[in-house]
Amino acid sequence: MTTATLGAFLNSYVGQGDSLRSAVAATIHQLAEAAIKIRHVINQGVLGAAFAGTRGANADGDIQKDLDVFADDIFLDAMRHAPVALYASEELEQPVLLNGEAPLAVAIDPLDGSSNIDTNVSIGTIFSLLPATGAPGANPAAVFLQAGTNQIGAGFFIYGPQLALVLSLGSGTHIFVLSSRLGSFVQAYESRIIPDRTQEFAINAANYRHWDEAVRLYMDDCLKGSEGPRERDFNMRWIASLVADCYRILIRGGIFLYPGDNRKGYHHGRLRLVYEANPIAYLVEQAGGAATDTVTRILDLEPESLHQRTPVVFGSSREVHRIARYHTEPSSIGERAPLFGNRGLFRA
Ligand SMILES: O=P(O)(O)OC[C@H]1O[C@](O)(COP(=O)(O)O)[C@@H](O)[C@@H]1O
Ligand SMILES: [Mg+2]
Ligand SMILES: [Mg+2]
Repeated sequence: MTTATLGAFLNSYVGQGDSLRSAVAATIHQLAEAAIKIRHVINQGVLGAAFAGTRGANADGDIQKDLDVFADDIFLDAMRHAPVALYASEELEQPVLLNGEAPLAVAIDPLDGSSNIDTNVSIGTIFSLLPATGAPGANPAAVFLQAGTNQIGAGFFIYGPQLALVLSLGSGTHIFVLSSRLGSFVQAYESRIIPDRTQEFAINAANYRHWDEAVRLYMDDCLKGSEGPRERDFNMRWIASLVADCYRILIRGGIFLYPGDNRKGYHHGRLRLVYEANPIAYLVEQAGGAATDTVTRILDLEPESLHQRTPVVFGSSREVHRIARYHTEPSSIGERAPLFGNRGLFRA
């Protein structure tokens, strides 16, 4: 473990006065200050004023909790003090125009995993940094319709037993933890490497009957364990908090799936491309993992609207690619050893 602070890390990233990098570093500093404020409110739990009341519905129809809106206000305010042209949030229908001359556009899920707020489970904030290209004033939402490969950086804060920042600025994925002694973030891991193989999956299995055949076949094969075609036992984890599931995968590998399914409104899954899937995919790829919409690389998707959803599969690369094969080579799914009936087939 190293003892470099986030400040030192960002200084070395900026190097000799590159102005875009300076803007990125200043923005990360502001995001980190805002996350510390939110951490204090979360620590108060039900004793705090901003906690867990419900309001109306957000742009995507979800019930908003007071803490969602509080977090959004805090991050928006922080971005007013950063070199940011546009702020787009899960909680706002349209992006907010800030400093039109600034080089960055920030897309954010201010409070991820909010169904867990009352249950004292880890929640987080996910952010994506994009170049503020085009004419931000004319059609602000259009600025965010860039493929995830354009991201300059991405990260998330996780409000868990520790307040941690998972960050990539295009050269590895680094984890910082807030030191209560120093009052600042300290680097806990220089760069994470997600192992390419895994025997641990995360999926909301209650949706089994709504999934398409390929996802069901994949899960069936995992669940058969050492007696099935995979010839090994699997373990399951599902925290229902994307940041927490991703953090675990960055620490010890694994696979996460939120596929599309047949429920009304879930044909493209639940997660939002611009401010959830893209930043998570960026972090995962920078850690040596892979991320797809079950078939296509997430970072290559061209967003069509700010709040659009996408199916998401990410984690250990061999497993991510295996799931793609269940979708793209269905004919081979039928050709299985008699021992396993008429399904499943891909050995490790
Ligand atoms: O409740 P479900 O359908 O299992 O979905 C859980 C997923 O939804 C999310 O909570 C969506 O994020 P929000 O809380 O920001 O809407 C993810 O964190 C999590 O992975
Ligand atoms: Mg979310
Ligand atoms: Mg959210």
